[in-house]
Amino acid sequence: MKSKINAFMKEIEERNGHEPEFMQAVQEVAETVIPYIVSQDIYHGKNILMRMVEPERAVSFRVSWVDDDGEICVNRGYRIQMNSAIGPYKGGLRFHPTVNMSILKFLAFEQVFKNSLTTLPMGGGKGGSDFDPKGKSDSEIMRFCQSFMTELYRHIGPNTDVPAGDIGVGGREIGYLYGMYKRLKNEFTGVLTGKGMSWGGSLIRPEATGYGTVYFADSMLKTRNDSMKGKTVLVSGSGNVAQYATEKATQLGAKVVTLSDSSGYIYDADGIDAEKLAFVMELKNIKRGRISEYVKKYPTAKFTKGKTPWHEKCDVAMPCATQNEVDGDDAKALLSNGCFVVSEGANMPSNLEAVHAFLKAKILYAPGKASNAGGVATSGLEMSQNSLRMNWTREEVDGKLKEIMKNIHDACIKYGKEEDGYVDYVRGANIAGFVKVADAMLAQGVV
Ligand SMILES: NC(=O)C1=CN([C@@H]2O[C@H](COP(=O)(O)OP(=O)(O)OC[C@H]3O[C@@H](n4cnc5c(N)ncnc54)[C@H](OP(=O)(O)O)[C@@H]3O)[C@@H](O)[C@H]2O)C=CC1
Ligand SMILES: O=C(O)CCC(=O)C(=O)O
Repeated sequence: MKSKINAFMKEIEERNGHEPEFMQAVQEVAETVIPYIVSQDIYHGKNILMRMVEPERAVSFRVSWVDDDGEICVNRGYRIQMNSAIGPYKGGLRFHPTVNMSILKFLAFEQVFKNSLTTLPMGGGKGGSDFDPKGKSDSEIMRFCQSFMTELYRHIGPNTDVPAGDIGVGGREIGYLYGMYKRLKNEFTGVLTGKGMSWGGSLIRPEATGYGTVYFADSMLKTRNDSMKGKTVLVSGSGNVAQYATEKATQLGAKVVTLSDSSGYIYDADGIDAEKLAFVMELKNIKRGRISEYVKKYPTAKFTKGKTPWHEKCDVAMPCATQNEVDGDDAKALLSNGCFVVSEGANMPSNLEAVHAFLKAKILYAPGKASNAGGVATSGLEMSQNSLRMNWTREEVDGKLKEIMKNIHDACIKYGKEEDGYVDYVRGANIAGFVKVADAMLAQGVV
């Protein structure tokens, strides 16, 4: 089996060897899906995984815009339309200086499996720009978004490709993008998700990724007759996903002791309760400040510069910042400090060494494509509400989100349970996500 996986990866490397994050995401899938393909006659001779690894379309475009000093700036925009076998392309836009083809292709590839797991009819895509929103004025953000959309609009549509937010793209950016799309197309449609409530958004979408990650952790704990109650939790990041993961974990009786950003992490031994989280939300979402400011407001907490939180003691870790933020040493530290649940809010936050360490230790480990799928699932619910021209209540959307997360958990168990009862959620998520897309591709012929 190893030789089959190596041969496949060698071929992938010839075309994509210069894209390390993409290679990593494919390797993780290949390790679990190739043995499954070998065991299932219907996939033989169809080169199905090779077809899934190649984007259906990838566009890259110039984004010129004028800053507040009148200087003309140039960024690069992208949209990767990875797979549309089960629905229109769907996935976020990331604005961050590190954005490149490798990062967006890994995100788009993971999105295909994730969207399939949600049970909703959504294909996979991802896009963004190397634009850095940090330190930019509102007007600069608006002008950038408008310029970005003057090219993106020709590649998207409510039945073609429906982008949303990701790192650096929240409600404000979706508003500016939507306004320009509407102007260019003269259409009020559900072409983006994460919209504001008065113009087609869905209740619970802002909360959904973080909430879903906690619901998934709770489902994993239930398999061991346990729950989030009383657990000490490390959360990384302090953006959208981290904030709502903290909120839900706290509501379920856990104590979240860390948050971070790219400059370091804060540790609060008393826990980040609702009042402290409200301070963080104001700091991050309105003042757009740094997490280090937390310790000025709450001096019993400590700030550690330039480090991630993974060497602190915990029961549960929820990486909610970015890719490869947990490496092999971090995994070792987590395990030796007693961590036995990892539920990923970010996409591919654990590198392959860390993933292998978690699986070897047989802890409850959920890969992001399963545990953070609540965000895109609720985007799918936003699309349904837009098509129906109605809004569901908070309780209705949250109820559907819980149900979807439970279904994803069940699917992981179906394909990931081992003989000794241990659930390999990586294998479960990859195979469950693969089957639906692969079967649709087989039915649709070689296209
Ligand atoms: N928003 C959503 O619905 C979904 C998001 N995700 C994933 O969740 C993760 C977080 O996204 P989201 O919360 O939306 O993004 P935000 O932009 O709201 O927040 C990102 C957070 O991560 C930190 N961060 C970003 N890059 C780095 C880095 N290189 N090193 C350390 N910290 C970093 C940011 O710190 P700083 O401000 O200093 O950069 C910030 O605290 C991403 O992996 C995203 O792909 C997954 C599913 C859905
Ligand atoms: O809601 C969406 O469409 C985007 C979510 C996303 O980008 C993700 O799941 O990583």
